[in-house]
Amino acid sequence: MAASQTDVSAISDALRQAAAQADNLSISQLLMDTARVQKMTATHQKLHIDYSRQLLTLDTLHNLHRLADATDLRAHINAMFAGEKINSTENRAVLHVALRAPKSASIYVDGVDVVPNVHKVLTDINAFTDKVRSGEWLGATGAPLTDVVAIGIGGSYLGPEFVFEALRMHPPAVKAAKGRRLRFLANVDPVDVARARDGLDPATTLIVVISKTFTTAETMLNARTMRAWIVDALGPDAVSKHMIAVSTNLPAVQDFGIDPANVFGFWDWVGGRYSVSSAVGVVPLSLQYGHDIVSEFLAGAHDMDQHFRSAPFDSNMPVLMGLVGVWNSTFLGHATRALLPYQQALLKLAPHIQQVDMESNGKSVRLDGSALSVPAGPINFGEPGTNGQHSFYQLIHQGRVVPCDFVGVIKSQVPISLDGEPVSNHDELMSNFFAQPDALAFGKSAEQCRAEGVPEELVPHKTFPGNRPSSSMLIEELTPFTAGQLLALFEHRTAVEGFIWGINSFDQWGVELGKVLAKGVRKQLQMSRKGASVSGFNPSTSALLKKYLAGSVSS
Ligand SMILES: O=P(O)(O)OC[C@H]1O[C@](O)(CO)[C@@H](O)[C@@H]1O
Repeated sequence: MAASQTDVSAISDALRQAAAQADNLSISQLLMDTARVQKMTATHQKLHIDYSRQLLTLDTLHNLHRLADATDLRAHINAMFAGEKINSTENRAVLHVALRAPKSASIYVDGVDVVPNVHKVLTDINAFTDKVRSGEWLGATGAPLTDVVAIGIGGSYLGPEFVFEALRMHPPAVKAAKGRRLRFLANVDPVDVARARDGLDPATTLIVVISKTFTTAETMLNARTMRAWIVDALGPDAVSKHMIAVSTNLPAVQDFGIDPANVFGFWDWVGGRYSVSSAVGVVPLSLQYGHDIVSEFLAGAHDMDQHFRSAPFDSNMPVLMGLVGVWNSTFLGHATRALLPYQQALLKLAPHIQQVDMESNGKSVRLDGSALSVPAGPINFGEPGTNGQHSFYQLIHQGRVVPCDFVGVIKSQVPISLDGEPVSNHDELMSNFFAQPDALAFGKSAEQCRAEGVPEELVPHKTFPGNRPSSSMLIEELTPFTAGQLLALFEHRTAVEGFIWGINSFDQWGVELGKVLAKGVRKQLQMSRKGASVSGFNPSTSALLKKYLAGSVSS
C-alpha cells in the first residue's frame, strides 16, 4: 500500500499542533456551534452517534480524515474484505466479515471461495441444534439435553457471552430459550467449574468445547474435567452424546475422543477475538435461542460490514469512531477509554471489547517491525450505567481524563412503569445517560459552587473541571440485529485504528510468554508435590512458590 509518508508526516504535524493547543478549547463552547454538532453526528438505520463532545474542531476532524486518506485507510479496508493476507506475521487473511456474508456473496482466500463452506457449516449447525432443541437428539439415558455448558476462553468465550447476555431478556429470545440453560466455563479455576455445573445434571447436559487451536491449556483441562464428570455419572460411551466441539483442529478433537461428526469447524482466517460470528458463537447461541435469532444477529453484523465497506468516511460509523480514537489516544495522549452502556443487557459488551481492542491494538511495533513512535491502542474498560456511576465515575469526573463512549437504548426490552413514579424505570436510567456526558463536558466552576452557598473550604472539592470528552450512541432497540451491528461496529473501529497506526491488529504474540513460563511453574509444582525443592526461579518467585506449597494441599 503506497501511503505517502510525506503527507502522513505533514498531517500528523498539523494534528500535533492542534493537540498542543487543545487545552485552549472548551467543549462547552464548541457545543454551542449548532452546525458543528450537526456535522459531528452519524446515523445508520437504528444506530445514531453524536461525537460533538469530543475536544475536536471541524478543522481537526478534517485533518483526521486527511490522515485516513494519507494512510490509505480505504485500501486497507478493501484488502481486508478481499481476503488479502493482512495478518502478515501469521500469513493469514482476516475475514470475519465472510462469516456473516449472504450465500450469494463470493469471497476468495488463496483462490477458493470461502462463502459456500461458511454456509455449509451454518446448515450443519442448524440441523444439529434443531435436533437438540426439539428433543430428537437425546442424552445417554434417553433424556433431552436442556442444559449447555460452553467451555472456552478469550475469543472462544467473551463474544458468545456478550451476545447471550444481550438477548437474554429480549422477548422473542426468552420465548425461544424457554426450558433451556446456557452456562459458560472459561477460567481454569476449579471454582468456575463448580459454578458452571452447579445444579446441572450430567444426564441433561451437553458440553460444547470451543477452542480454535484445541490446545489452550485452560480449555483443555476444563474439557477433561467436564468429560470426567460425564463419564463418572453416565459411563464412557456417553461422551459421544454429551460432548461436541467447535475448532479448526479436527485431529486434536478426535484425539480427545469427540465424535468427528459432532465437530463444527471454522478457519484460520477467523481470529479468536473476531470469531463470535463463526461456529464459536453460532453453536452455543443457536442451542439456546434457535437459529432464526442467531441468523438475525449475523444479518445485523453483515449490515454493519456493508456500511463499513461502502459508506463515505464522513458518515461511516466505524471510521468516525476510529478517527476519534486515534485523536484521543495518539494526539491528545489519553491512555484509557471507557465503554459505558446504559443497558444492563450490554453488561458483557465492555469485557468483550476489552479483548477485541486490547489484544488487537496493544502493540508497540509497526507491521515492518519498527518501533511505534506514538502510543497506539488505549486501555479499554467499562461497566454498565448506572452501576459504574457508583464505582469509578468519581475518577472520570474529578481525577484523570478518560474519554468515554456512552451507549443508550431508546426502547427497553422489558419496560416497567409504576403508578405514582414520575418517569418509567427506563426513563430513569436514561436520565443518567443524558446527564453524565454533560457533567463531563460542562463541569461545575468554583463560582457556581459559591453561588450555591458551598462553604469556601469545600469549593475545591466540589468543583468539576469539565472539558472531558465523550461520544454518545443511541440504539433504537436492542435486538439480535442491532446486537450484531454493535459487535461489528466495535470490531471495525479497532481495525480502523490499527490501519491508521500501521500495526498488525490481528496477531497476539504478547500472550505467549506468560503461557510458556506457566509451563515451567506447572512442572515445578508437579515435582514439588512429590518432594522436590523449588529451584531455577528468581528469589521473589521462589519465595512465593515456597509459601504457596507450604500452605496448600495438592488436590
Ligand atoms: O480458541 P483458543 O485456541 O482456545 O484460544 C483462546 C484465546 O487464546 C488466545 O489465543 C490468547 O489469549 C486468544 O487470542 C484466543 O481467543
